[in-house]
Amino acid sequence: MTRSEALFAEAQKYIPGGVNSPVRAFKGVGGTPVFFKSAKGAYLYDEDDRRYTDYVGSWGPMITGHSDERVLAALREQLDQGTGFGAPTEVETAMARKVCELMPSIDLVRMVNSGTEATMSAVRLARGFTGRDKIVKFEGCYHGHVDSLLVKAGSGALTMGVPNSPGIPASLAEHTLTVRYNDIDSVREVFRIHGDAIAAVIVEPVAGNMNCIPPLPGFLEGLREVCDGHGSVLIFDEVMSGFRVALGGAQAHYGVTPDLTALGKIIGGGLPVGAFGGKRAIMEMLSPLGPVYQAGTLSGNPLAMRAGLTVLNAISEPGFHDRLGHMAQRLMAGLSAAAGRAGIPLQVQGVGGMFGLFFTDKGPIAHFDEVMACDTERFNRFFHGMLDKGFYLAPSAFEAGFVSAAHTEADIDDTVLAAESVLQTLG
Ligand SMILES: Cc1ncc(COP(=O)(O)O)c(C=O)c1O
Ligand SMILES: NCC(=O)CCC(=O)O
Repeated sequence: MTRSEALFAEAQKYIPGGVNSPVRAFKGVGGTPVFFKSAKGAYLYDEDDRRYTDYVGSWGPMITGHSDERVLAALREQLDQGTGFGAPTEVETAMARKVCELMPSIDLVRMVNSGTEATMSAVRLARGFTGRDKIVKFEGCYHGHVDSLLVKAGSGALTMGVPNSPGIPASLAEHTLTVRYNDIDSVREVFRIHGDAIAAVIVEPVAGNMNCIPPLPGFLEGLREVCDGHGSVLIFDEVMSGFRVALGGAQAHYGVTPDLTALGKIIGGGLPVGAFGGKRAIMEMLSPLGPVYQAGTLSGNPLAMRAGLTVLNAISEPGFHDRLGHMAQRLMAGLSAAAGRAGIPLQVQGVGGMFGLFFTDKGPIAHFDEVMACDTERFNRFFHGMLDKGFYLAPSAFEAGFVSAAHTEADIDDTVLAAESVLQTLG
């Protein structure tokens, strides 16, 4: 028995499924989750002292690599000053200013503790601002475990086979209208019927919770136009894409401006943080300025702000995202060529530091139904083959992968080499 197996057995005695978040449980791919004890740069080290090259990055935050010395130094400094006061601190303003600078669509920003809180609060605010109840989301997009948004959801909800979770009143779910990603006609149709009742459209501008699907040309622009035409709030959920596909997020990369943006992951530098922000007129509806209530005991926690701000400063260095994109491109091109040599149909696609692997002979994947038609059984065998060789991918065919600034060309080339030998066994 490995230490991970022993630890997992013990964990299951006290924690539902042995994990504090379902995507960690290896339910989709089978087998025992790996328990980690440390990480540095591009590498994870498990409880059995095995090293893995990591393409999960704690599900996105670790864009500068694990245990970044700059982040650790900032945390140590803050530790000596106190771990939180439940009162304003200067670093919160520094963080807010930085976010507003990086994303010009954000006039005002409020910090929260997770991506879930960010999208939940953004939806509430949009409803309060418009006085409308209905929201539009896309099948296969995941916005955290918010009641209104766990309808046809992606990520773990999809992996576990529960995209519509029990526990959500039908009277609430009926206000969530679900349409097809990258299909602007389906959006226009739902607006034709319900337009005057729709508070907001929430979208992952690059979908990363049904594998990785970039927006088709015109899709995000179309959402902007439809929302403008009906007085609805356009919410970009950039919890994953923010600061990753470009410094200014997908909104900068594609040049489409949302009304509200939800942020998470990278903004916390590995600590639990989320944020939402946007147009002044909407954000001024928020308590204590306005009537829409939202709060948090630990929101803006100084440890989390220090870590997050350190990472935002690090990724603001010139050339950071060019290098990140170059590494992701090298990986994607390498995997694609390796699959070709091994005779395994594989579609590899991505944006910036974010990528997806689809076991299919179809061309670029743009829609949820095309994702569902891919060979997940082959993905699972690929996943385990890579894990055995010391490469850690997300344990589900429905998750995007991430590279970090700590990955070197040698790391990427080793990954491609390993992948080729695994792919050769998948015929
Ligand atoms: C696009 C997106 N939105 C929201 C969330 C929820 O964030 P959290 O897990 O921090 O609640 C996630 C990931 O979990 C995500 O990928
Ligand atoms: N892409 C999916 C996530 O990032 C979710 C992580 C989690 O729920 O633990």
